Amino acid sequence: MTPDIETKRIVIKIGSSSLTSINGEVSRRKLEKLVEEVVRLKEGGHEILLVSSGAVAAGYRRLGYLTRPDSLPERQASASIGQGLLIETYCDIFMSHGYVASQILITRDDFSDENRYNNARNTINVLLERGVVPIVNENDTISMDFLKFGDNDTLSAKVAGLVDADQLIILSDIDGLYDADPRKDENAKLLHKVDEITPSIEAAAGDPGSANGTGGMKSKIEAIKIAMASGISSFLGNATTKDIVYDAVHNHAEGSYFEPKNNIQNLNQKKQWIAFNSGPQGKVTVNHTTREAIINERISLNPTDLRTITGRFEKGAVVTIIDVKGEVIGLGVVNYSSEDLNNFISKTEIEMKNYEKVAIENKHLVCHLDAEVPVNSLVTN
Ligand SMILES: Nc1ncnc2c1ncn2[C@@H]1O[C@H](COP(=O)(O)OP(=O)(O)O)[C@@H](O)[C@H]1O
Ligand SMILES: N[C@@H](CCC(=O)OP(=O)(O)O)C(=O)O
Repeated sequence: MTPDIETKRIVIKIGSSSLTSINGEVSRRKLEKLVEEVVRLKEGGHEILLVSSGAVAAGYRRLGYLTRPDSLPERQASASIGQGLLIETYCDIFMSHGYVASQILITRDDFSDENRYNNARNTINVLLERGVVPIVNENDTISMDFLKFGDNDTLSAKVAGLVDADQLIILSDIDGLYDADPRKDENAKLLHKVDEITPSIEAAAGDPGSANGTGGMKSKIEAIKIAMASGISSFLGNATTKDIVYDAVHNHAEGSYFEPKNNIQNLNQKKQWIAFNSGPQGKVTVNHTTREAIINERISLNPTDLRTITGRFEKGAVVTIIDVKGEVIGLGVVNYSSEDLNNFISKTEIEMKNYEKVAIENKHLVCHLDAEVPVNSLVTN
């Protein structure tokens, strides 16, 4: 079936409080509402991928806790119970509508390894093309605290980039983004359309609203920054509003729309991986003149452009390119290891010139600016 509008592939992220009851159980009623909305879009020809939170919130009660536990092992044990319950309920409801759903559990490591990243995309593409609804969550039970995405908002934006989605819809327990935290400021106003995440928007975004939420508005804004920099439109709205998903796709929902700027080109898959997932392994510093040339003339870095090298990395690693003031210019894949580059910058000027001549003749420059993401949108691990 041909999609009824241009927005074909959609990633929908839904938070814990919108799927579970306050006392820690899967709410079948809430899942039914979401699935009915997804089915309506599927019948219109859209491909839908869900990023669903709720594993911890759905599991802690059965472990014997009255509230969401604080320690990592207790939360991981809760997720181990809750994830199964969630997927069982999703699959059952989707099946009653004639659709197959599948489970995908991802760790941050899977995204920082380029082969695993590409492998995840190929698998998800097969599922989407064959009409399945993949349901993604972080693999909470085995993710180490310091290596976690931590919140599914960021995960959903990265997944939207991974599958080249047309739209990211984030459903929460609030009508959208307000210009101040609505719990603290009763005059806070809903922002219907946002073209740029300014510092004042970042300052307005506060912490979670319920005991079951994790990232709050802060992590939603971080996620939307990634989506915008990847050229993906986003929408933020209330999961309980009638027809919210259908209306969000058709541009007339009550909530906040975030449109990437026209001058932001869709980053290709390789650049998205470099910008948002690679986790740079070191830094190279360049002087002010080189900074200007990198940004304005898109020059590649010559060995003599380098001032300092930080970190240990091998040839082929992703590094952050910064200027002498420490400001990030972008990211690039290096043609030399940190050891080679450190050896090089310790040479005399004449030795350097000779070395550089050979490097240029062999087209073996230090690196290009591979992730041409506007500096204020650049999110590194
Ligand atoms: N500027 C803001 N606009 C809207 N909501 C905000 C803002 N700042 C903080 N919040 C809070 O963020 C909460 C949503 O985040 P969270 O509790 O993590 O939900 P979820 O479980 O859906 O991810 C809202 O309930 C609201 O109280
Ligand atoms: N992966 C965790 C969810 C983490 C998370 O981001 O939660 P939420 O803020 O409710 O979207 C879980 O399934 O419990």
